[in-house]
This record gives sequence, C-alpha cells and structure tokens, in this order.
Amino acid sequence: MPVPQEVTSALAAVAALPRLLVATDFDGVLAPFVLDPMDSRAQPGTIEALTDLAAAQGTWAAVVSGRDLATLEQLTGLAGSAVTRIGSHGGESSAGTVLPEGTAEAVAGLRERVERAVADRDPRIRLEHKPTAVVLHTRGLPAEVLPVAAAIATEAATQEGVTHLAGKGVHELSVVRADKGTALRALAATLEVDATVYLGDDVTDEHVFTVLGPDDVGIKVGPGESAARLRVDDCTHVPEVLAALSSLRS
Ligand SMILES: O=P(O)(O)OC[C@H]1O[C@H](O[C@H]2O[C@H](CO)[C@@H](O)[C@H](O)[C@H]2O)[C@H](O)[C@@H](O)[C@@H]1O
Repeated sequence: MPVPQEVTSALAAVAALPRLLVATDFDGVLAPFVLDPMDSRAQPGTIEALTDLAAAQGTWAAVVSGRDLATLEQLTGLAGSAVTRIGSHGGESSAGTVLPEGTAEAVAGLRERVERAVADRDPRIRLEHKPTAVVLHTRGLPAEVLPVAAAIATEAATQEGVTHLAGKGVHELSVVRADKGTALRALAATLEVDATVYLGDDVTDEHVFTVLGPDDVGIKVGPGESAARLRVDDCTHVPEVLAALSSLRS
C-alpha cells in the first residue's frame, strides 16, 4: 500500500512553509518492534533523511523517544549530529538536561522494589533500567504473565512520585514528570518554526498529537485511536514519508 494521498498532500503543503521542524518517535516508527530493545535498528534511509532535513535551510529535525538519551544516541548513531535527540519521554535532551535533584536515589529505590516483586512473582518479566525509569517488558511472554506485570506496575505506582505509563508490551515506571508534547512544544517555540511534523505510534505520542496546532501535521503510525489528523498503516511507510519531506526541503 502506498502512503495515502492525503498524507502526501499535507506534507507538500507544510513543506512550503519557511521554518519547519520534522520530529519522530523511535520504537515502532523509525525502528520496527523486536523482542530485545537493544536489537532495535532504524529502518534504512530514515537516519539519513533526518540528517539531510537537519542540514536543509529553515529546517530542523528531532527524534523524540521514551528511550533514555544515551541508548537513543547509541541505537540511532545520532550523537553529536544536528538532529536533536529527546529521550526519556522528554525528560532528557541533547540540548541539555538537568534531572531533578534526587532522581538517581528515587530510581534506585524503585528499581530495588520492582526487581524484588518480579523475582517473587514472575521472573520471566524482563526489566530495562533508565536514569529516570524502570520498564517491565512483556513482549513475547505468555498471556498469563500480562496481568502480573500490570499488577506489579500498578502497585509500584502507588508510591508517591512514581508515574505509570502502559505502552506496547511495556509498563514504564518513571520518577520524573515529563511528556513528549511539552518537550516538543518547547523545542518548536525555541526554534520559532511555522509548523511541526510529528510521527508517532504509541500512547505517549498522543501527548504530542494533542498539542499540535492547525498548521502542524500529526501522523499516527499504525492502528488505534489517535488525536493525529493523518495516519499510515505501519512503520514500513516511514522511510517514504521522511524521504519525501527531505526531498521537498532540499
Ligand atoms: O518512545 P519510543 O521511542 O517509542 O520508546 C518507547 C519504548 O520503546 C521501547 O520498547 C518498545 O520497543 C521494544 C523494542 O522493539 C519492544 O521490545 C517493546 O515491547 C516496545 O514497547 C523501549 O524499550 C522502552 O524503554 C521505551 O519507553
């Protein structure tokens, strides 16, 4: 299936504006889902298109991810590039991050509690550790594990200062309050762009879609309810969308 005509038309219209920010989620958008998060790789051509966009006149590019910043840079190879990297759902940025005082202690305490609960209740649940969060992974696990992971996450989130985000095959427990929408709006305001294009697939990307303005272009990648105005069927369309934008801006 080709990229829908309405998406192509919206891209052509937004690309005609003088100052444009093109931003995208990582997992499920640039990179197809895999079992081991460290095996994720961006689809061919996507990083190149973002890099080209960031080099084009009046154009900026960003990757906005739930990954922690260091992992995002490692997986994308974008460290030191002109493409802005925003990690930890907006909690960290390549433009500079100061995590709130006590974050390391709070996440260490959370980690200890979650590790204990997982060891006691179902060691098949895989854990990912970030500077601001602990993630319980259930992708590929038998159905009976899912409610156990959900219960552990729900219980951990009763602790003051812990936020629970349920994503695709993950329960993320964060000790820092941040969201992608706030982070992207701040970036767009700093750059004084005329419009933002954003591609996302998951619940945390809805924080962006809901704050986009009438001139912005939100593209939901894949099925599910969304506040995005436009949609493509799955992440295999993303290289074409980014290449089209890159060619329109160069
Ligand atoms: O905001 P994103 O860039 O989409 O990051 C969201 C979470 O992505 C990762 O988990 C997802 O991808 C994994 C690898 O494909 C997959 O195994 C998992 O089921 C997905 O939910 C990442 O591991 C999380 O830390 C991110 O928060």
